[in-house]
Amino acid sequence: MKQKTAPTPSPIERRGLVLILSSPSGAGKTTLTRNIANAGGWRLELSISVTTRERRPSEIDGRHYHFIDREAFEGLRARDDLLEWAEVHGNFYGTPRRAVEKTLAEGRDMIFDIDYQGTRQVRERLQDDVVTVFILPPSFSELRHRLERRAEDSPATIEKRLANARNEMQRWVEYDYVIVNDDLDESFRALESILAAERLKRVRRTGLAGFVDSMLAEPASLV
Ligand SMILES: Nc1nc2c(ncn2[C@@H]2O[C@H](COP(=O)(O)OP(=O)(O)O)[C@@H](O)[C@H]2O)c(=O)[nH]1
Ligand SMILES: Nc1ncnc2c1ncn2[C@@H]1O[C@H](COP(=O)(O)OP(=O)(O)O)[C@@H](O)[C@H]1O
Repeated sequence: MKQKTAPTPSPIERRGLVLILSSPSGAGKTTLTRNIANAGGWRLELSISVTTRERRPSEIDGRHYHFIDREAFEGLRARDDLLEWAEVHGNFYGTPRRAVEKTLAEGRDMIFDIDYQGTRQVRERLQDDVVTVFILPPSFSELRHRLERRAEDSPATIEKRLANARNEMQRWVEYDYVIVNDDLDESFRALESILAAERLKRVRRTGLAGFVDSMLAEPASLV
């Protein structure tokens, strides 16, 4: 009878990870998050948050955020349907739990664009499966220029975001990596390097032990 050979364990097999990007408003985290999620080769699933903030002219409900009212938000919170949530600039934001659990269970990686308060909650829950990146602007005046050029918020909203930026900016010390987003292409390459290296980390490589064992089990005569 022909012997069935066990499939060789794959060295590629590993646990899924969550890549989190945070920054003060206008530093470029949304741009970087969307660019790497849309660059198909990286196979990163973008988490779509719920928020009570008003939709900006360029935003699409269900693509950029799920725009909901305060009552619906409270309902999600009460049912424990949010992996994390926070109040930022006077609005509420949260990450729907189920989509994250499903994606990670399927062994796929995710990317979150969330603030430092949410980052703390996710880190507490997912521990080693979280990689955090803080995006800084090259200067405070450039931050203002970017918010003005984006032209999506009222002058009062921009001032509020700039005032909050002073507090948010100081959270860089809580993150694994920091990118100063001056040249966008360079920042994108830095983000790619982080993801590539994190995917190779030994602690995530669930397939390696079996792979090495099967290699060592090869008959010496074949070596
Ligand atoms: N904790 C948490 N923060 C979020 C979530 N979604 C967005 N944020 C953060 O809320 C802040 C405001 O986001 P947004 O209104 O899109 O404005 P922007 O930062 O100017 O692009 C940013 O710091 C986002 O990272 C979320 O689901 N949870
Ligand atoms: N490196 C960069 N150089 C110049 N403009 C940038 C750069 N990165 C992002 N931007 C622009 O700055 C504005 C704010 O970026 P955005 O990604 O919306 O920031 P955030 O999500 O952090 O608020 C957008 O108009 C975006 O196109």
